[in-house]
Amino acid sequence: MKHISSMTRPGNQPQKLAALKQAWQEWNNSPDVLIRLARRLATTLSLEDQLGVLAEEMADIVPFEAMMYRHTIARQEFVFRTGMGGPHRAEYRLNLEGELYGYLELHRRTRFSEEELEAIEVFIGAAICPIRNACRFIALEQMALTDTLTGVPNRRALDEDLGRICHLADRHNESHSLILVDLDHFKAVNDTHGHLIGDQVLRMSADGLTRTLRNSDRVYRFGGEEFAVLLPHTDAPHAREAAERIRLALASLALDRLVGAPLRITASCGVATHLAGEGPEQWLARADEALYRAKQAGRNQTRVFPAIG
Ligand SMILES: Nc1nc2c(ncn2[C@@H]2O[C@H](COP(=O)(O)OP(=O)(O)OP(=O)(O)O)[C@@H](O)[C@H]2O)c(=O)[nH]1
Repeated sequence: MKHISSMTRPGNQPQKLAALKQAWQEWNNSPDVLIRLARRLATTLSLEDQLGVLAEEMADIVPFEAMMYRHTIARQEFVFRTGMGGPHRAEYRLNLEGELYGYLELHRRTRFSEEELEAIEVFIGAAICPIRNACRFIALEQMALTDTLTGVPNRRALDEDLGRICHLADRHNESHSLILVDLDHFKAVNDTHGHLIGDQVLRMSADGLTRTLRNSDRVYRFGGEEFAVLLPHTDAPHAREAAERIRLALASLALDRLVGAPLRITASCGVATHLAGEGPEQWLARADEALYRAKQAGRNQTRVFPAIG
């Protein structure tokens, strides 16, 4: 713990305590718009909530028809929009200490006056630090859910999504499918060509998987040389087709250039479609069982866990 005795200064403690209490009350009840804005922004790290607060407080002083914010955070597009646009626009690049924290636009039917433009800049100046913190928080969250080697979502992201999808599947009585994809004899790739080439193969496999699937499908690195694919609104026959496409895509990856010699990989796939009332662990276990059967049957093939029996 930090030693703070050097920070204690002599003085009238009761008066200081009373002043602090009063400052706290003033801070909490201040009619000053900037103090209120700072106080409200400090209560949340959600970028969406912060932009909502900024829009609300700003609209009170500089009315506008629409506010739009966009920023790419950890390779993902974040867009916030409130209201419908007008022909006049005030656009700002949100910069702090040389870093970009997004673009903010205000739209209105009538022109903004100079005073209004100055006021908008004051609001942005007051909000920029909390917005930076919220952007960093999103980036950190994103990092915690991303596999560093391949850049696809990791096992933690899969666990979160499986929980959500199980809930949705039961609520709306919909079909959702899961494929586990395991590269065959991957140890041999490492043993023959080295771990770094193995890493490259894993990266190219993740890219190949992602390119093969629809935008609504999601690829995860499940661990080691195993990937998982979540297919929303997909029944077992369509999931089997997707698994077969995945197998063909992986088998046709142009890996020769990595080693300057012929190099091909194959994969085994296990498919399971969510059953009513089933939790993430049971669903995963069934996909794993189907994968095990594909491996046992000789690899380079797909097995679907039967829905009945
Ligand atoms: N290069 C690299 N290799 C990894 C990584 N994670 C796991 N592996 C390797 O993946 C291999 C998995 O080996 P096994 O579990 O025996 O499986 P396999 O050789 O693919 O055989 P089957 O799955 O039975 O077809 C091991 O050699 C691990 O070292 C990684 O991040 N990078």
